[in-house]
Amino acid sequence: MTTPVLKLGIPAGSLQEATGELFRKAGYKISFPSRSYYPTIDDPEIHCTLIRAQEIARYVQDGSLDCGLTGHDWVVENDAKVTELAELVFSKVSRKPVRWVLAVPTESPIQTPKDLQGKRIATEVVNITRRWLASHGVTANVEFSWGATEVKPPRLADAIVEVTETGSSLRANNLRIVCDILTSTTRFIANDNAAVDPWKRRKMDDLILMLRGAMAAENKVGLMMNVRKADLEKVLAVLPAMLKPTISGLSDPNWADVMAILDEDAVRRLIPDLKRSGASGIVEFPLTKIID
Ligand SMILES: Nc1ncnc2c1ncn2[C@@H]1O[C@H](COP(=O)(O)OP(=O)(O)OP(=O)(O)O)[C@@H](O)[C@H]1O
Ligand SMILES: O=P(O)(O)OC[C@H]1O[C@H](OP(=O)(O)OP(=O)(O)O)[C@H](O)[C@@H]1O
Ligand SMILES: [Mg+2]
Repeated sequence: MTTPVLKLGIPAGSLQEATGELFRKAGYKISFPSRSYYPTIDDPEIHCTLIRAQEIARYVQDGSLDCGLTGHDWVVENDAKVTELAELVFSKVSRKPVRWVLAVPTESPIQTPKDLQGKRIATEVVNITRRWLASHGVTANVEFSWGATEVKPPRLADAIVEVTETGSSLRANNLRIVCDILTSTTRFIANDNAAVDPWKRRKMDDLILMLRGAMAAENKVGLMMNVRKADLEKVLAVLPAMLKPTISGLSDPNWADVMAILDEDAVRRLIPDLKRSGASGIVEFPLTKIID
Protein backbone atom coordinates (compact mmCIF):
# COMPACT_ATOMS: atom_id res chain seq x y z
CA MET A 1 0.00 0.00 0.00
CA THR A 2 1.40 3.42 -0.92
CA THR A 3 1.62 6.11 1.76
CA PRO A 4 -1.06 8.75 1.21
CA VAL A 5 0.42 12.20 0.63
CA LEU A 6 -0.81 15.72 1.32
CA LYS A 7 0.34 18.16 -1.38
CA LEU A 8 1.18 21.39 0.44
CA GLY A 9 2.05 24.73 -1.18
CA ILE A 10 4.60 26.84 0.69
CA PRO A 11 4.67 30.52 -0.32
CA ALA A 12 7.87 31.69 -2.00
CA GLY A 13 8.78 35.33 -1.45
CA SER A 14 7.87 37.51 1.51
CA LEU A 15 6.22 34.74 3.53
CA GLN A 16 8.77 31.99 2.87
CA GLU A 17 11.18 32.51 5.76
CA ALA A 18 8.42 33.20 8.29
CA THR A 19 6.55 30.07 7.13
CA GLY A 20 9.69 27.93 7.47
CA GLU A 21 10.32 29.32 10.94
CA LEU A 22 6.74 28.61 12.02
CA PHE A 23 6.87 25.01 10.76
CA ARG A 24 10.11 24.51 12.71
CA LYS A 25 8.46 25.85 15.87
CA ALA A 26 5.52 23.53 15.19
CA GLY A 27 7.91 20.57 15.27
CA TYR A 28 8.61 19.95 11.58
CA LYS A 29 12.12 19.88 10.15
CA ILE A 30 11.66 21.84 6.94
CA SER A 31 14.45 23.17 4.77
CA PHE A 32 14.74 24.97 1.48
CA PRO A 33 17.56 23.49 -0.60
CA SER A 34 18.99 26.26 -2.77
CA ARG A 35 17.49 26.50 -6.28
CA SER A 36 15.03 23.67 -5.51
CA TYR A 37 11.32 24.33 -5.44
CA TYR A 38 10.67 21.25 -3.34
CA PRO A 39 11.34 22.04 0.32
CA THR A 40 12.19 18.94 2.33
CA ILE A 41 10.10 18.06 5.37
CA ASP A 42 10.58 15.22 7.86
CA ASP A 43 7.02 13.93 7.39
CA PRO A 44 6.70 11.40 4.55
CA GLU A 45 2.98 12.12 4.37
CA ILE A 46 3.55 15.76 3.34
CA HIS A 47 4.92 16.82 -0.02
CA CYS A 48 5.90 20.50 -0.15
CA THR A 49 6.13 22.69 -3.24
CA LEU A 50 7.41 26.25 -3.17
CA ILE A 51 5.11 28.45 -5.24
CA ARG A 52 4.59 32.21 -5.46
CA ALA A 53 1.98 33.39 -2.97
CA GLN A 54 0.00 34.90 -5.87
CA GLU A 55 -0.48 31.48 -7.47
CA ILE A 56 -1.04 29.15 -4.52
CA ALA A 57 -4.80 29.81 -4.37
CA ARG A 58 -5.18 28.99 -8.07
CA TYR A 59 -3.40 25.65 -7.77
CA VAL A 60 -5.28 24.79 -4.58
CA GLN A 61 -8.56 25.59 -6.34
CA ASP A 62 -7.81 23.27 -9.29
CA GLY A 63 -6.51 20.45 -7.07
CA SER A 64 -2.87 20.53 -8.24
CA LEU A 65 -2.22 21.23 -4.55
CA ASP A 66 -4.37 19.89 -1.70
CA CYS A 67 -3.64 22.90 0.44
CA GLY A 68 -1.28 25.79 1.02
CA LEU A 69 -0.43 28.92 2.91
CA THR A 70 -0.95 32.25 1.24
CA GLY A 71 -2.19 35.76 1.89
CA HIS A 72 -5.92 36.48 2.01
CA ASP A 73 -5.12 39.28 -0.47
CA TRP A 74 -4.23 36.83 -3.24
CA VAL A 75 -7.27 34.65 -2.54
CA VAL A 76 -9.43 37.75 -3.04
CA GLU A 77 -7.46 39.04 -6.04
CA ASN A 78 -7.75 35.68 -7.82
CA ASP A 79 -11.36 35.23 -6.68
CA ALA A 80 -10.30 31.68 -5.78
CA LYS A 81 -12.89 29.14 -4.72
CA VAL A 82 -11.10 27.38 -1.88
CA THR A 83 -11.89 26.33 1.69
CA GLU A 84 -10.17 28.46 4.28
CA LEU A 85 -9.21 26.26 7.24
CA ALA A 86 -7.28 28.73 9.38
CA GLU A 87 -6.16 32.29 9.74
CA LEU A 88 -2.55 32.48 10.90
CA VAL A 89 -1.64 36.05 11.75
CA PHE A 90 1.96 36.36 10.60
CA SER A 91 3.64 38.50 7.97
CA LYS A 92 7.20 38.87 6.70
CA VAL A 93 8.62 40.43 9.87
CA SER A 94 5.77 40.73 12.37
CA ARG A 95 2.80 38.93 13.85
CA LYS A 96 0.48 41.58 12.44
CA PRO A 97 -1.71 41.81 9.34
CA VAL A 98 -0.45 43.68 6.29
CA ARG A 99 -2.41 46.60 4.80
CA TRP A 100 -3.04 47.28 1.12
CA VAL A 101 -3.21 51.04 0.94
CA LEU A 102 -3.75 53.76 -1.60
CA ALA A 103 -0.65 55.94 -1.51
CA VAL A 104 0.38 59.13 -3.29
CA PRO A 105 3.44 61.39 -3.20
CA THR A 106 3.47 63.43 0.02
CA GLU A 107 2.88 66.67 -1.91
CA SER A 108 0.11 65.23 -4.18
CA PRO A 109 -3.23 67.10 -4.23
CA ILE A 110 -5.05 63.73 -3.97
CA GLN A 111 -6.78 63.58 -0.57
CA THR A 112 -9.84 61.36 -1.06
CA PRO A 113 -10.87 58.45 -3.33
CA LYS A 114 -12.93 60.90 -5.47
CA ASP A 115 -9.73 62.77 -6.40
CA LEU A 116 -8.60 59.67 -8.31
CA GLN A 117 -11.10 60.29 -11.13
CA GLY A 118 -9.24 59.89 -14.44
CA LYS A 119 -5.87 59.27 -12.73
CA ARG A 120 -3.31 56.49 -13.32
CA ILE A 121 -2.97 53.94 -10.50
CA ALA A 122 -0.21 51.30 -10.52
CA THR A 123 -0.68 48.09 -8.52
CA GLU A 124 -0.05 44.35 -8.37
CA VAL A 125 -3.69 43.83 -7.28
CA VAL A 126 -5.59 45.10 -10.31
CA ASN A 127 -8.88 43.34 -9.53
CA ILE A 128 -9.03 44.45 -5.90
CA THR A 129 -8.25 48.02 -6.98
CA ARG A 130 -10.84 48.06 -9.79
CA ARG A 131 -13.55 46.70 -7.47
CA TRP A 132 -12.64 49.24 -4.79
CA LEU A 133 -12.77 52.14 -7.26
CA ALA A 134 -16.15 50.93 -8.55
CA SER A 135 -17.51 50.84 -4.99
CA HIS A 136 -16.56 54.53 -4.72
CA GLY A 137 -18.03 55.37 -8.12
CA VAL A 138 -14.64 56.45 -9.44
CA THR A 139 -13.26 55.72 -12.91
CA ALA A 140 -9.48 55.60 -13.11
CA ASN A 141 -6.82 53.90 -15.18
CA VAL A 142 -5.53 50.90 -13.21
CA GLU A 143 -2.22 49.57 -14.52
CA PHE A 144 -0.65 46.28 -13.52
CA SER A 145 2.73 46.68 -11.82
CA TRP A 146 5.32 43.89 -11.69
CA GLY A 147 6.73 45.20 -8.41
CA ALA A 148 8.98 48.01 -7.18
CA THR A 149 5.69 49.91 -7.32
CA GLU A 150 6.74 52.60 -4.84
CA VAL A 151 9.13 54.07 -7.40
CA LYS A 152 6.34 54.90 -9.86
CA PRO A 153 4.69 58.05 -8.48
CA PRO A 154 4.73 60.79 -9.58
CA ARG A 155 6.26 60.19 -13.03
CA LEU A 156 4.85 56.77 -13.94
CA ALA A 157 1.64 56.87 -11.91
CA ASP A 158 -0.44 59.36 -9.91
CA ALA A 159 -1.11 56.87 -7.13
CA ILE A 160 -0.37 53.28 -6.17
CA VAL A 161 -2.18 50.53 -4.32
CA GLU A 162 0.58 48.71 -2.48
CA VAL A 163 1.06 46.39 0.46
CA THR A 164 2.69 47.76 3.58
CA GLU A 165 3.82 46.09 6.77
CA THR A 166 6.32 48.27 8.62
CA GLY A 167 5.73 51.35 6.43
CA SER A 168 9.42 51.77 5.70
CA SER A 169 9.07 51.37 1.89
CA LEU A 170 6.39 54.08 1.74
CA ARG A 171 8.46 56.42 3.92
CA ALA A 172 11.63 55.82 1.92
CA ASN A 173 9.79 56.87 -1.23
CA ASN A 174 8.02 59.94 0.23
CA LEU A 175 4.59 58.43 -0.11
CA ARG A 176 1.54 59.28 1.97
CA ILE A 177 -1.32 56.88 2.72
CA VAL A 178 -4.67 58.23 1.49
CA CYS A 179 -6.77 55.30 2.73
CA ASP A 180 -6.82 51.59 3.49
CA ILE A 181 -8.21 49.23 0.88
CA LEU A 182 -7.76 45.74 2.33
CA THR A 183 -6.26 44.17 5.43
CA SER A 184 -4.67 40.78 4.83
CA THR A 185 -3.34 37.94 6.94
CA THR A 186 -1.89 34.57 6.05
CA ARG A 187 -4.43 31.79 5.58
CA PHE A 188 -4.25 28.02 5.45
CA ILE A 189 -6.42 27.17 2.47
CA ALA A 190 -7.57 23.80 1.17
CA ASN A 191 -8.98 22.45 -2.06
CA ASP A 192 -12.76 21.97 -1.61
CA ASN A 193 -12.51 18.20 -2.26
CA ALA A 194 -9.41 17.78 -0.09
CA ALA A 195 -11.26 19.54 2.75
CA VAL A 196 -13.88 16.78 2.81
CA ASP A 197 -11.52 13.86 2.22
CA PRO A 198 -11.26 12.22 5.67
CA TRP A 199 -7.55 11.39 5.55
CA LYS A 200 -6.47 14.74 4.07
CA ARG A 201 -8.75 16.72 6.36
CA ARG A 202 -7.38 15.05 9.44
CA LYS A 203 -3.81 15.56 8.24
CA MET A 204 -4.49 19.27 7.61
CA ASP A 205 -6.32 19.74 10.92
CA ASP A 206 -3.40 18.13 12.77
CA LEU A 207 -0.90 20.37 10.97
CA ILE A 208 -2.97 23.49 11.74
CA LEU A 209 -3.28 22.45 15.39
CA MET A 210 0.51 22.34 15.67
CA LEU A 211 1.05 25.61 13.76
CA ARG A 212 -1.52 27.38 15.95
CA GLY A 213 -0.09 25.79 19.08
CA ALA A 214 3.38 27.08 18.21
CA MET A 215 2.06 30.59 17.53
CA ALA A 216 0.05 30.64 20.75
CA ALA A 217 3.20 29.85 22.74
CA GLU A 218 5.17 32.75 21.27
CA ASN A 219 6.13 35.35 23.88
CA LYS A 220 4.63 33.23 26.66
CA VAL A 221 6.47 31.59 29.52
CA GLY A 222 5.53 29.29 32.34
CA LEU A 223 6.06 30.22 35.97
CA MET A 224 6.15 27.75 38.85
CA MET A 225 6.55 28.58 42.52
CA ASN A 226 6.09 27.31 46.05
CA VAL A 227 3.76 29.24 48.30
CA ARG A 228 2.90 28.84 51.97
CA LYS A 229 -0.89 28.31 52.09
CA ALA A 230 -1.16 31.30 54.41
CA ASP A 231 0.32 33.48 51.63
CA LEU A 232 -1.69 31.96 48.79
CA GLU A 233 -4.29 34.70 48.57
CA LYS A 234 -1.62 37.44 48.47
CA VAL A 235 0.37 35.63 45.76
CA LEU A 236 -2.69 34.96 43.59
CA ALA A 237 -3.66 38.64 43.84
CA VAL A 238 -0.35 39.53 42.12
CA LEU A 239 -1.06 37.34 39.09
CA PRO A 240 -3.08 38.95 36.26
CA ALA A 241 -6.82 38.64 36.86
CA MET A 242 -7.62 36.55 33.75
CA LEU A 243 -5.13 33.85 34.73
CA LYS A 244 -6.40 30.65 36.22
CA PRO A 245 -3.25 29.28 37.84
CA THR A 246 -2.95 25.60 38.63
CA ILE A 247 -2.62 25.04 42.35
CA SER A 248 -1.38 21.66 43.55
CA GLY A 249 -0.54 20.32 46.96
CA LEU A 250 2.99 19.52 48.19
CA SER A 251 4.04 16.80 50.62
CA ASP A 252 4.10 19.47 53.35
CA PRO A 253 0.40 20.28 53.93
CA ASN A 254 1.25 23.93 54.72
CA TRP A 255 2.63 24.54 51.21
CA ALA A 256 1.18 24.63 47.70
CA ASP A 257 2.69 24.69 44.23
CA VAL A 258 1.36 27.39 41.88
CA MET A 259 1.82 27.24 38.13
CA ALA A 260 0.76 29.86 35.58
CA ILE A 261 1.34 30.83 31.95
CA LEU A 262 2.21 34.49 31.45
CA ASP A 263 3.23 37.01 28.83
CA GLU A 264 7.02 37.00 28.80
CA ASP A 265 7.24 40.77 29.10
CA ALA A 266 5.10 40.80 32.27
CA VAL A 267 7.43 38.45 34.12
CA ARG A 268 10.15 40.90 35.10
CA ARG A 269 7.50 43.03 36.83
CA LEU A 270 5.64 40.11 38.42
CA ILE A 271 8.51 38.02 39.84
CA PRO A 272 9.66 40.64 42.39
CA ASP A 273 6.02 41.16 43.49
CA LEU A 274 5.49 37.41 43.80
CA LYS A 275 8.60 37.09 45.92
CA ARG A 276 7.52 39.98 48.15
CA SER A 277 4.12 38.30 48.58
CA GLY A 278 5.75 35.14 49.91
CA ALA A 279 6.43 32.96 46.84
CA SER A 280 9.71 31.02 46.82
CA GLY A 281 11.46 28.55 44.55
CA ILE A 282 10.19 30.55 41.58
CA VAL A 283 11.06 28.88 38.28
CA GLU A 284 10.48 30.41 34.85
CA PHE A 285 10.45 28.03 31.91
CA PRO A 286 10.07 28.44 28.13
CA LEU A 287 7.00 27.12 26.30
CA THR A 288 6.96 25.74 22.78
CA LYS A 289 3.27 24.94 22.22
CA ILE A 290 -0.03 25.89 23.81
CA ILE A 291 -3.01 23.89 22.58
CA ASP A 292 -6.45 24.98 23.76
N1 LIG B 1 6.23 42.66 4.45
C1 LIG B 1 5.54 42.13 3.45
N2 LIG B 1 5.69 42.60 2.20
C2 LIG B 1 5.00 42.06 1.18
N3 LIG B 1 4.13 41.04 1.30
C3 LIG B 1 3.94 40.54 2.53
C4 LIG B 1 4.63 41.06 3.66
N4 LIG B 1 4.24 40.36 4.74
C5 LIG B 1 3.35 39.46 4.30
N5 LIG B 1 3.16 39.55 2.98
C6 LIG B 1 2.27 38.71 2.17
O1 LIG B 1 3.07 37.93 1.30
C7 LIG B 1 2.40 37.77 0.07
C8 LIG B 1 3.27 38.39 -1.00
O2 LIG B 1 4.14 37.47 -1.40
P1 LIG B 1 4.46 37.32 -2.96
O3 LIG B 1 5.25 36.09 -3.15
O4 LIG B 1 3.21 37.47 -3.71
O5 LIG B 1 5.24 38.55 -3.36
P2 LIG B 1 6.58 39.04 -2.77
O6 LIG B 1 6.88 38.33 -1.52
O7 LIG B 1 6.40 40.48 -2.73
O8 LIG B 1 7.61 38.55 -3.85
P3 LIG B 1 8.73 39.43 -4.49
O9 LIG B 1 9.79 39.54 -3.45
O10 LIG B 1 9.16 38.63 -5.66
O11 LIG B 1 8.08 40.72 -4.83
C9 LIG B 1 1.07 38.50 0.17
O12 LIG B 1 0.05 37.60 0.52
C10 LIG B 1 1.32 39.49 1.28
O13 LIG B 1 0.15 39.85 1.96
O1 LIG C 1 5.95 48.31 4.67
P1 LIG C 1 7.21 47.50 4.45
O2 LIG C 1 7.64 46.75 5.68
O3 LIG C 1 8.31 48.31 3.85
O4 LIG C 1 6.87 46.28 3.44
C1 LIG C 1 6.21 46.43 2.23
C2 LIG C 1 7.14 46.29 1.07
O5 LIG C 1 7.60 44.94 0.91
C3 LIG C 1 7.21 44.41 -0.34
O6 LIG C 1 8.20 44.62 -1.29
P2 LIG C 1 8.97 43.47 -2.00
O7 LIG C 1 10.19 43.15 -1.20
O8 LIG C 1 8.05 42.35 -2.27
O9 LIG C 1 9.43 44.16 -3.36
P3 LIG C 1 8.55 44.41 -4.66
O10 LIG C 1 7.96 45.77 -4.51
O11 LIG C 1 9.56 44.35 -5.76
O12 LIG C 1 7.53 43.34 -4.76
C4 LIG C 1 6.01 45.23 -0.71
O13 LIG C 1 5.78 45.17 -2.11
C5 LIG C 1 6.40 46.60 -0.22
O14 LIG C 1 7.25 47.23 -1.12
MG1 LIG D 1 6.63 42.00 -3.87
